[in-house]
Amino acid sequence: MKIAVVGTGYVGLVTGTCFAETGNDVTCVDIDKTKVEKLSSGQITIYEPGLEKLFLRNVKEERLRFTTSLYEGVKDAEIVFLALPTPPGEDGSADLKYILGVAKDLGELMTDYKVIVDKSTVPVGTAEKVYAAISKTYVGDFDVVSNPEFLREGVAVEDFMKPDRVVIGASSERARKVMGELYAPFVRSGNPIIFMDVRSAELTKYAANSFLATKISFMNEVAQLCERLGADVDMVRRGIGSDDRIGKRFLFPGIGYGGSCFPKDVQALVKSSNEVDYDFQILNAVMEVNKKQKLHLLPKIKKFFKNDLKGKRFALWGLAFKPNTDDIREAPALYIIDELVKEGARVCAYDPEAINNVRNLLGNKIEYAENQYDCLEGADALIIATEWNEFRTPNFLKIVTALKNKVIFDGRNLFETDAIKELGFYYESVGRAVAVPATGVKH
Ligand SMILES: NC(=O)c1ccc[n+]([C@@H]2O[C@H](COP(=O)([O-])OP(=O)(O)OC[C@H]3O[C@@H](n4cnc5c(N)ncnc54)[C@H](O)[C@@H]3O)[C@@H](O)[C@H]2O)c1
Ligand SMILES: O=c1ccn([C@@H]2O[C@H](COP(=O)(O)OP(=O)(O)O[C@H]3O[C@H](CO)[C@@H](O)[C@H](O)[C@H]3O)[C@@H](O)[C@H]2O)c(=O)[nH]1
Repeated sequence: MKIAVVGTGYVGLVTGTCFAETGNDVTCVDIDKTKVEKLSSGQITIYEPGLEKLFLRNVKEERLRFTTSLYEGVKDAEIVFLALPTPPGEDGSADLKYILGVAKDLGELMTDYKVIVDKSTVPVGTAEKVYAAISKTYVGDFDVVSNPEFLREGVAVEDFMKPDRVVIGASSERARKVMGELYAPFVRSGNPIIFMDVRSAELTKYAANSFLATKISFMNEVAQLCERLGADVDMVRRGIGSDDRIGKRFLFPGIGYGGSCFPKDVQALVKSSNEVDYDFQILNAVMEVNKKQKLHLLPKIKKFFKNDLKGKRFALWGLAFKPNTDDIREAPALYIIDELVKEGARVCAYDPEAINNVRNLLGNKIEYAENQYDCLEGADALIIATEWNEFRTPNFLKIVTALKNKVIFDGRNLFETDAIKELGFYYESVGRAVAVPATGVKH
């Protein structure tokens, strides 16, 4: 099939590449000239495990190309995916200006039947608005379909190639048939393509993200309770997660959910609810809990240093909002940095992939290290904000040698508390007992 993907960011590039991988002819469109030039010259623009290999193969096979011209991209396409940003507007609702702007342009360009697919996360009723925007200038036959994307960054290729399910909201048999054929290679193991009406598909995406965010905030509140009651959240997590009805996944407490999706999507669903006079009470609490949780380590750090962080030096491991990505949108690490710097502390950070993005955002507000051990040099404590695998079994001897104090504040519960205490560290994590070494701690 001939496919256009409009918007070549995290979702668009993965979508375009994976459809090319299954033999389709894909043109990705983006307004960012530099991005298109880079991609056209065979350079990948995001870090996503497994993507580069597929990207290079399909560019070489000429099944995947890039352009800044919407006309060039869509002129021969049977299916046009919109993978455009839907950032929060001033009031928290999803801003549809990118989607509706491109829809209007499509109306002016289209000359034959196409299936227009909302891949972006969009509020209920958006497909109808896209249909209306195109219809203003194009009078021929076309369909608008909702096909929300459920991929997670860091495992995006795997999620896209082997989805748990594909949701397709379509009102015409013709569009359902086209979409069913397109996705057939991705569901060969038997996972379902779930066809439904357009509005239900649009809501499914927000409901899925909001439910997952609720699970995380719930566990973060259980962690708060554990700290106060002397229980261990890892034990409680395993105790409840082994019940199939609850499930093991998305129960990890930490320093709050971040990223480009959960924060904005929970907020947008609350806003959509308000617009139809419904107060989605649980989600208001989910957002409130998450706001506090992002700074969960701060009072612990301040208390340890007797409320005086001026001139203190902190090593920070992890800047990306989660491991295996370079994405720093709504990353908890950024909130922690902001607070530490406000208090007069200095921060030296290391992340395997996200340093360039943070440097572009923060410049020399903080220092950056070449590797995880360099940033420990002379630091008063180590803070862990992202659970990259390489942080899980570090060389503790190097940590001890470089750090000024053997003190770790861990927002991702990477280490066993007893083991780390044995190594002589003072160690605070989330929802577990504070580990104080028998020898006490100097600072
Ligand atoms: N990132 C994820 O993990 C993820 C997963 C599922 C769904 N989503 C949803 O998918 C959508 C896209 O998210 P993303 O993370 O890929 O965003 P992104 O910001 O990484 O990419 C969007 C791209 O669209 C381009 N763009 C903007 N205006 C354009 C225009 N008029 N014409 C062509 N290109 C244009 C931008 O230059 C950018 O490259 C959002 O609605 C998001 O909520 C994201
Ligand atoms: O047990 C957990 C699981 C996740 N997180 C945090 O939750 C956030 C989101 O993680 P994850 O869902 O793995 O990453 P995303 O790439 O943001 O993916 C989510 O958002 C995407 C965009 O809508 C959806 O497509 C995915 O299905 C949905 O999982 C991150 O900050 C994680 O650290 C936790 O704190 N505890």
